[in-house]
Amino acid sequence: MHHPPVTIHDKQFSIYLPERKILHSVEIVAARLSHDYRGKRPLFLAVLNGSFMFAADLMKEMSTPCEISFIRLASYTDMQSTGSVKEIMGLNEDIKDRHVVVLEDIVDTGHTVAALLPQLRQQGPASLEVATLLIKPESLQHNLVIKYPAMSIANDFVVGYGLDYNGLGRNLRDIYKVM
Ligand SMILES: O=P(O)(O)OC[C@H]1O[C@H](OP(=O)(O)OP(=O)(O)O)[C@H](O)[C@@H]1O
Ligand code: HPA
Repeated sequence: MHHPPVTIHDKQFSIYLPERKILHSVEIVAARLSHDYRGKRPLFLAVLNGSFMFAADLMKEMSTPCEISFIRLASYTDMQSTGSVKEIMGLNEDIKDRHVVVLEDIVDTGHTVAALLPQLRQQGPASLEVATLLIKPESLQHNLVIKYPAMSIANDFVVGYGLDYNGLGRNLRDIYKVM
């Protein structure tokens, strides 16, 4: 399959991870999750927007009963503190005593997951882990344990398969990196 470069806004992107390779890595992580959560009825919490495609393909590969719900993080600047605060929106499920697996498209600096996990942990889940399609180990700024990474990548900006560049590129079946 030929994958010519794509232009999004002002930038050019070249093929990085073809769909076949993405789906293979999703199958492997789904097999691990199916094994580890057998009989535990895990609750996947997919972080919108970027994770929708990964979440859909992962769910199709799960071979043990599981549930999914979607959450968003709202960022706002706290007047009292210096940094921005990320608050969970849309969590309607009671996660107390549930086996929760957060689904992310990418863990880059780790700010998002680092903000999310303590808020979820406060609600008393039986267990709490993270599955992500992509992780950039060189970019990570937090001491996080990401138990289920599908693929590790270098510190390049990527788009496609749910990931966007200023709103565009999420529809691409393959993942591209900036040239
Ligand atoms: O590890 P980090 O440096 O925090 O980056 C990762 C986060 O950034 C992106 O979300 P974004 O806030 O762009 O929202 P989106 O999913 O709607 O694109 C991505 O989907 C992750 O949630
Ligand atoms: O490399 C990336 N691409 C798209 N969105 C992102 N959010 C964090 N890192 C990235």
